[in-house]
Amino acid sequence: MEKLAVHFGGGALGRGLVVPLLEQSGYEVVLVDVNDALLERVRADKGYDICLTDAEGGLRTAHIGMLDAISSVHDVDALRGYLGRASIVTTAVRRENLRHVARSLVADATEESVGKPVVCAENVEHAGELFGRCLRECATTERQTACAESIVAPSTMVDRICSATWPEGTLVNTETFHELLVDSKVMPQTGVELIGVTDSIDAAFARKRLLLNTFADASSFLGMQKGLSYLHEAIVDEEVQGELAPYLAMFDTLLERKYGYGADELASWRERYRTRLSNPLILRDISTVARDLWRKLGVEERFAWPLLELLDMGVDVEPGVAVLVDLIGKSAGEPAGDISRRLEETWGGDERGRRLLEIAERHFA
Ligand SMILES: NC(=O)c1ccc[n+]([C@@H]2O[C@H](COP(=O)([O-])OP(=O)(O)OC[C@H]3O[C@@H](n4cnc5c(N)ncnc54)[C@H](O)[C@@H]3O)[C@@H](O)[C@H]2O)c1
Ligand SMILES: O=P(O)(O)OC[C@@H](O)[C@@H](O)[C@H](O)[C@H](O)CO
Repeated sequence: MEKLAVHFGGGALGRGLVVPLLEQSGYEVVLVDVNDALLERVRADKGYDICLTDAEGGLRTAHIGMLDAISSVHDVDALRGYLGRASIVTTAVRRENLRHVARSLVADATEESVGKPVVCAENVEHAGELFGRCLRECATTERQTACAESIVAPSTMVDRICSATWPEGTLVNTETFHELLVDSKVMPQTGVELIGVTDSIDAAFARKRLLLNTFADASSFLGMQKGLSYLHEAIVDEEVQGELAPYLAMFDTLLERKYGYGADELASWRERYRTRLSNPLILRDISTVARDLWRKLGVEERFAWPLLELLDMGVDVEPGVAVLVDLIGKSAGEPAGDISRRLEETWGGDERGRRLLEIAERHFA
């Protein structure tokens, strides 16, 4: 099999992490996106630049080469050809677009496209299972169903702070730190030197989700209300961090008891995340982090899920709920009655969610 990778999603993380990892692992990469202007620029420049803002000795810019850059909408024949030759497919498109990628893989399934591994580099819990469902839902013929079932999609954990400068240019500002791991139980090896495997994907995901995503997102939602412009400003804002402290402090209990982390290990991760997220050279627009509040309030998502788990452990979650209710009130931009109704829809269908709702209602004054 050729060392060819087809990557869907040329946004911040796709260009800032996934494509560079593939390229540095010796793969030729075909970028697939739906943004025609971006694709044209990348094709014309035969790639794009990334800037490592925290490299030793100062900023370090590198050119990331690209075999081709095509549209999943207009270049369907070319895409089919590349998919047939590829030994791995990767995505960084955001959760809501995974079903479109699944359709691209299954719609014109050929014999060559059967059995491809797909690594979804997304901030999505159990991304492999979600992608599997997307594949099955869009398969309507026997051939498509066989293709959907043959695709191996492990769950993943991905982390790097990336900020795209588009539409000004194709440069992505990022950092040296990165993690991209897949579940070894589903995919024992990725065949890509710089994409690793782990036998404890749930623990790795929970650590990154709570100590990085929940921290970054909660800070950004509150920071945006204060008129801050960038993620790093919200991380170093004492008022924002003071408000969030009782909520964020609760996560260690969950990470220690359910996932086996040690207190020192967690303290060291917390410090590492805080330092990275405070990097003032990555101008990550705060609105690209403080997005999709209601999705993130879902029972399996970063804001409510840890509280539900702690409830199960018999922990008093009231201090955390109070902070979360305040964050929702400030960020939702809706009257209290509407917020209450939406929370009922979001949490009320789940037994643990209803317990959380009861506590939350005490704080909606
Ligand atoms: N930006 C970060 O620092 C960061 C860090 C960790 C994880 N993530 C995760 O990475 C994923 C991507 O986030 P992002 O910040 O790069 O978003 P983004 O909006 O910058 O990029 C998404 C890209 O996907 C493209 N796209 C949408 N539908 C498509 C389709 N059907 N086919 C091909 N391309 C399609 C869009 O045009 C866009 O270029 C998300 O799941 C996010 O949670 C991002
Ligand atoms: O992509 P989302 O909208 O699910 O999440 C946005 C942020 O959670 C996410 O981008 C992190 O905060 C970011 O990865 C911090 O580096």
